[in-house]
Formats: sequence, C-alpha cells, structure tokens
Amino acid sequence: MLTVYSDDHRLHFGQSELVDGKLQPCFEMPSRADTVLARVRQQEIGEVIEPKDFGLEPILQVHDAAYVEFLKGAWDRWAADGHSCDMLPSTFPARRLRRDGPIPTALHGQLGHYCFDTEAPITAGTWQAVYSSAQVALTAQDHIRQGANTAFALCRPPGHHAGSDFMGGYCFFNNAAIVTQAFLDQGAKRVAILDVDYHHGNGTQELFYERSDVLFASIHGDPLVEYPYYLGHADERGEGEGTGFNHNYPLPHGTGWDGWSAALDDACRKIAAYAPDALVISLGVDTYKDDPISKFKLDSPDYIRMGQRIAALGLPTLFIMEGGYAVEAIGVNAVNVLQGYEGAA
Ligand SMILES: NCCCNCCCCCS
Ligand SMILES: [Zn+2]
Repeated sequence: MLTVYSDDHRLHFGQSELVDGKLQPCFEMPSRADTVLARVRQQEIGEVIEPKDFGLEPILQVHDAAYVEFLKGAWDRWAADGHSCDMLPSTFPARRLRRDGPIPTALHGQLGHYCFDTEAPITAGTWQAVYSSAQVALTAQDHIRQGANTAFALCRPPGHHAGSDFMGGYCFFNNAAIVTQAFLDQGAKRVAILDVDYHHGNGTQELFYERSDVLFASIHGDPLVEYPYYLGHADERGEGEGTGFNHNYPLPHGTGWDGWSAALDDACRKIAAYAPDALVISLGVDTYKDDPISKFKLDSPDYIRMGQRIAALGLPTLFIMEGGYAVEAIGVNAVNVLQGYEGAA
C-alpha cells in the first residue's frame, strides 16, 4: 500500500489548547505523524512518496473561498498587529447573533466567525501545513484514480471537523471531503465515507448532508457526552436529496470492540447496499483504550479486525489519517488497520 506523506506537517505545532479551563500543550502534535511514518517504514507496507501539488482548485470545490482566503492571510495580519503567539478566537456568533450577517472586518471578529471552538490554533506555518495535508490526500486519491485499489494519506493536521467555512477540533481543511469531491469530479457516481475516528465527523457530515452522491457513516462517542457535542445524533439522516444517506452511530463511553464492531457491521452493510465507486476512510485511532482525550476501549488487535472488515467490502479504499492522541500507540494502531486491510497482519 502506497503512503503519501509530507514533512510540511511539522510547520503546524500549536503551543496550547484550552482544556478544563487551562491552556495546555496541544494533543495534536507533530510526533503523531512521525510515529505513524516510522511504523509504516518498519512494517514495510509499501512505498512512501511526497505529495504532488494539485493547487487550490480541489480545495475550493469543498471550502468557501472567503474562508480559504482568511486562512491564507490570517497569520500575516496577526503578526502585523504585533502578535507572536498562536491565534485563538474568544468570541463566536452563538444563537440569535447574526451568523450570516456582515462578516466583521476586524481580525478577531473574522477568527470567531470562521471557528467553532478554541482548538484549532493558527500558527506561522499552519497555512503551509494544511495546504500540504490536502495535497497529501489528493496525491493518494490520484494513485487510486490511476488504478490502484488503495492508498494511505498520512495527513496532519486532520480534517474531519472542518466544514465548508469553519475550522475547529485541530482541523482546517477537510481532507476526506476534498478527496471525495475529487472522485466525483473525476466521474464517480457515488462515494461512501466511513469515519471511524472517536469523534463525530461534524464537518464531513455538514458538507454532504443534502446530497445523495455521498453516503456518510460515522461511529463515535455520543455527542450528548462527547465532543463535538452539537452534531452526531442518530436522528440526523440527511436532508432533502440527502435524506437516508447520513448514518450516525453514537456510542456510550466505555464502548469496546463488541459494541463498536456491531456498529461497524451495520455501517458496512449500508455501504455495500449503496454500492459506491470508492470508499474513503476517515482513519482516526483515538478509539484506543489509552487515548488521553477519548473514552472507548479498543485495543491494538482490534484495528487489524477493523481493516479486515473494511477490506471485505471489496471497494477501492482511500485511508485518510484523522485523530489519535496516544502517541506511543498511534503507529501500531493506524498501521494495524492498513495491514488488516491487506491481509498482511
Ligand atoms: N474536553 C474535550 C476536548 C475536545 N478537544 C477537541 C478534540 C478534537 C479531536 C479531533 S479528532
Ligand atoms: Zn478524534
């Protein structure tokens, strides 16, 4: 299996996130990608290549142009104002404020407009890092377009919490959505996205919620008790054209393989019935029992089974790296999925 990776991820290293009332070091750190890459190499799962540059066009098929423009210029404006620390918002357009009213011209007002939480710090290198992360995903997608059955996009920062015009949850560009749209723009009739990250892929859901050419299925911590809290319930089944093409599997804290795999089986049945031309996996491994910010109980051998179950669908499959914050185990767990998929484990 080909892996696509860029060292540019290192350019994004937020110094702090606001957790439990305190600014703490960011869980989404460069060593996450380094550990996965080391495991990919140690297990010799296949060639590792740098991304090609597909430009901004494929990103603009998914993300709002003004949002992309904001992201691109934010740091320089922040630095010009004399700041050197990470950019973090503190004011958001909550209910009954004008969310779709005039976008503020003030940098801080724009930052809150384009964010949904305080967990996507913009740093000096963030733009380059998120641009390259999207190119990593697009290069892996191109490998499948050219005929390969599968590929692994070792993306960092992750993307599944990012919507058309907002960042949050360590995410800025929605890599899984960008490659899904690329498949469709290249002639695919239907694409399925299976999000196995511990957290609901709110951004991905939002992007395709009213469409029937993308089936979205997400298995995640119940939003009643888990981030992102405000999306991810089972009754969210799509809207309009998209009704019936969105499947959420919210699960309780403490869920282990038995409960988790029952949801996986049902999601796979729905994906098989949908008969997509391609399958995109939002591969987060923060479902792991020792993940510092999550509360499921999957163990490393379970990720092999996860890969085997996904392979049984017999679809061209593109793996996109999302979350996973137990850095010591992220390499084994992510690569276990890939090796399980290839039957090599
Ligand atoms: N106390 C809840 C903190 C949640 N922090 C954001 C998690 C983003 C995960 C991305 S996969
Ligand atoms: Zn997550």
